[in-house]
Amino acid sequence: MKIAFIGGGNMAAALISGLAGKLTAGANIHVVDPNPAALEKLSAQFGVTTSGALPGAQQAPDPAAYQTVASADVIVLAVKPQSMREVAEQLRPLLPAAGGEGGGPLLLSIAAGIRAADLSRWLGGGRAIVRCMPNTPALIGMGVTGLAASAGVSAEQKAAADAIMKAVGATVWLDDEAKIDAVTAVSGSGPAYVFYFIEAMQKAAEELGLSAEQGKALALATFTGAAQLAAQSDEPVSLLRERVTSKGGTTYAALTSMAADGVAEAIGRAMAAAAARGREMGVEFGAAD
Ligand SMILES: NC(=O)C1=CN([C@@H]2O[C@H](COP(=O)(O)OP(=O)(O)OC[C@H]3O[C@@H](n4cnc5c(N)ncnc54)[C@H](OP(=O)(O)O)[C@@H]3O)[C@@H](O)[C@H]2O)C=CC1
Ligand SMILES: O=C(O)[C@@H]1CCC=N1
Repeated sequence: MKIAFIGGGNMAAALISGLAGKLTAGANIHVVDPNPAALEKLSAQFGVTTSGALPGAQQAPDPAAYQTVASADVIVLAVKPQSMREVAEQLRPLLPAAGGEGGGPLLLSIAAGIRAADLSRWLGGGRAIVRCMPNTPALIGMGVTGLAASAGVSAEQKAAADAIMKAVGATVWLDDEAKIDAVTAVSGSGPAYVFYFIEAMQKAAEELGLSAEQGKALALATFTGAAQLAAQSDEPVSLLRERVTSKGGTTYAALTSMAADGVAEAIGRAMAAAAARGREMGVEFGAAD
């Protein structure tokens, strides 16, 4: 499988780390990105081929990019949402004719917000597009990706999208593209919430007299252990929480304090804000002319 990545930033690097040498040889992966240092790193680490710009970009196009991108089975669009239109319009003349279901390359967009219909229009129409929302634990093969296929994606192409994302973790298919905004709020942005919570626990551990190292070791092992316990248990998470909470004890004191501060409601509001921002970006960066 020949895969071209347009954009070689954080999320692309996380995906490539799971794919190269596993699902396909590094040499079958091509990365287009304007940053030479990022390309050198990806090439040295994973043996991918690289180029600096698509034809039509402000930089001089690399002829190698034309060939490689034009012949890719799968093109992963991994640029920021605000760059997607420009990139799609640069890509458009490189792509073979769309030609009905399963025709032309499969386009995997990992951008938050950008709607498949907008992307398809920028790419000339009739494209096989799967919207994906991965997350950065893909870097260690522990990602989770929500996927939604638009009309025109063949069963084979769906299987290819699933295989690519399964190379870096679990996959969850959605029947409706609009649900990608919810996935973004839960698992796409989710690692940042977990890191935020860990950082807060580390800080509090130090305030309680532990060293930074001790706080980090305790907080990380607690997160890993609790998440694994919940994943391996058949019981609801609420029951696992209750088992930690001895009557009148320390956990009860902590959870009562969190409830008084409205932590659960604050998490709900934060995730609603993430989903709303996804919808807003779809309009902001995808509005029709
Ligand atoms: N980070 C995450 O956890 C997740 C991100 N995503 C999505 O992934 C996408 C990328 O995010 P992320 O990796 O964090 O962002 P990055 O900024 O790290 O990566 C984007 C890369 O694309 C490059 N780029 C810009 N213009 C072009 C172009 N014309 N051709 C080729 N490459 C170009 C950028 O270069 P330069 O910096 O010079 O502009 C940059 O290196 C976004 O759409 C985001 O919504 C999805 C799930 C999770
Ligand atoms: O913050 C963002 O917009 C991207 C999408 C999900 C994670 N990072």
